[in-house]
Amino acid sequence: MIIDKLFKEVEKKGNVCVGLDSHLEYIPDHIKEKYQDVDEILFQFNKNIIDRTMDIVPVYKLQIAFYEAYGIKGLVAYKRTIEYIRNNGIITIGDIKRGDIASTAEMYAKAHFEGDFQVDFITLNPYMGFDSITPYLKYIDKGDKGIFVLLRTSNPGAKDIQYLEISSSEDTQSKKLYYHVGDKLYEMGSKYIGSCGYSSIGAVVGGTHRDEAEEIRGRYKNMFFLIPGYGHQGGKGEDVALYLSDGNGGVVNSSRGIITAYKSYEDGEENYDKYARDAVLAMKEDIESEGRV
Ligand SMILES: O=C(O)c1cc(=O)[nH]c(=O)n1[C@@H]1O[C@H](COP(=O)(O)O)[C@@H](O)[C@H]1O
Repeated sequence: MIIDKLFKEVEKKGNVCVGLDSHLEYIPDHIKEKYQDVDEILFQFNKNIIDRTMDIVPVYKLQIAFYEAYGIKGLVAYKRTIEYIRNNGIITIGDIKRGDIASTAEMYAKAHFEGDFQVDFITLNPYMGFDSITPYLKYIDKGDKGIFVLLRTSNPGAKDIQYLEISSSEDTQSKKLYYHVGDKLYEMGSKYIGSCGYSSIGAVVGGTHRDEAEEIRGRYKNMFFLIPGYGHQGGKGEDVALYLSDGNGGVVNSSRGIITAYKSYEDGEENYDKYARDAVLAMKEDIESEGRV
């Protein structure tokens, strides 16, 4: 199962998920001068970072908006980057955050689990209802695909909806909306638990809010977490480590914190890939220094 592969990669390489959110503004001038086409610029920027970090990175996440924003050529860069990562035997997350009625979701599943944009995991937004998730299950069933579903996100607006206290006919007491979502996903995920003890249905929990971290980790023992919010959004090693279990059970994403790390150095532009590697190593150390919680 794909979750077993992710678990083993984390065991070998640590928890850092590099976010290739490659905005043209983040790309050094020498690359933009060397290549004419935006697909080549984005791909070469990504490739150099991947080549420099793949021995210490278990998974890369591409937020598709950063590629869609550049039209067809942007999507060519998306496709080439995910193919390059997968051809190197490394896991990819397509951060697409989809959520729609079942017939449309079937096409999203086909678009991102097959063909040009095929990745190993995708992110989904469950707030349209659980029938928007079921069309992906047939791919998870086959074993080589997984999903990360938004549970409690990293942005300040997470509180607007996800934290609302709700009561449903199934509950005796009220609970936060994100726990209602989490409980349903946990139940759905129990069919897809790998030999590592985690399910291929994982959840996204923002590393920026730590108050509920222990409760979330304890409540969903078999759930693997994608934890964004480290670095630029303020999340620290001590926050995100609370979502891990014995050093595994989650990957921590940083995008700008890694791919724009070079901007703090005078010789950064020429050595942006080296500074990306240094940022991964520093992040790994920051998380691991919290001990195996
Ligand atoms: O699903 C996500 O990856 C995600 C969920 C969330 O709650 N917060 C969040 O920031 N993200 C994504 O994680 C990345 C964070 O980027 P940086 O803030 O630059 O590290 C972006 O690609 C976001 O779209």
